Amino acid sequence: MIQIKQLSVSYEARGVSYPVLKDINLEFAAGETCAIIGPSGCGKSTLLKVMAGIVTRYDGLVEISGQPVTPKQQTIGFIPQNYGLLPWKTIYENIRLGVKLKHKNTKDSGQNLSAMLQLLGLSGLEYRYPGELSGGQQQRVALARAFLLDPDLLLMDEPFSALDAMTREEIQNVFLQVWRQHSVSTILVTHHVEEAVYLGRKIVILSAAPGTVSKVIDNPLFGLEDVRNQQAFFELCIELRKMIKEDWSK
Ligand SMILES: Nc1ncnc2c1ncn2[C@@H]1O[C@H](COP(=O)(O)OP(=O)(O)OP(=O)(O)O)[C@@H](O)[C@H]1O
Repeated sequence: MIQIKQLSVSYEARGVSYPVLKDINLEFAAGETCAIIGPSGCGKSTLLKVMAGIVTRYDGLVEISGQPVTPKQQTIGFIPQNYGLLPWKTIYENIRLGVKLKHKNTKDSGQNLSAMLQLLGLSGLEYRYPGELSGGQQQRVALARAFLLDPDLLLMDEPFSALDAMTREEIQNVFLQVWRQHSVSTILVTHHVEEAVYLGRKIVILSAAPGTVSKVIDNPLFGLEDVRNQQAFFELCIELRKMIKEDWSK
């Protein structure tokens, strides 16, 4: 269970403090996926950084399984917008990096790594460098690294935004396939309504800055077979767009 209670965050620039997130209350069950959608600058990335333990100055409470966020004690996977791959390391080294840093580098992790490479369609690319891969392949590497960690919580910041529409859909499917096998609690930030409806068991709409929770939607369509081609999917996307438009114009 991930719990956020009365979370408020302010940043300081040139001696002036300004609020970015205000009184956020959210709860996610373990093994659930949640998509967060909100206007630019409303604090979505900041929210992920608080949960990742990167932003530590805040008011309120953020807990994973009843424990305050402590990256040293919990395993938190974080995929930033640019995938966070090290250009001077091979794909193999990049994927292994997470478990290595976390000292989870057991004998098993070698086998798991091979299985993960296969699952994500990366076999044969192990000794290339990130600059020698397509955007979609780099995204797969970032997913492989995160899932290999077997994290308590996976955070993804607009993970698929740099991909063209067809590649994005394909990688979203890959994500769901791996997620089903590992059941990792996942929170992703997105600007795409369709992506939120496809990947979010829960969908959270944030207001304009300072970000507050406008709506939390339990998505009845999450995980349904071939849902992207169903009328109900289009209808929910339209409804969500309407809600977002109303919220963001307030
Ligand atoms: N380290 C920082 N110091 C000061 N201000 C910051 C810092 N990081 C972000 N901000 C500001 O905080 C606000 C929220 O930023 P954040 O990146 O969390 O928003 P976002 O909703 O993820 O935006 P986008 O959708 O455009 O990526 C913005 O006004 C941004 O300029």
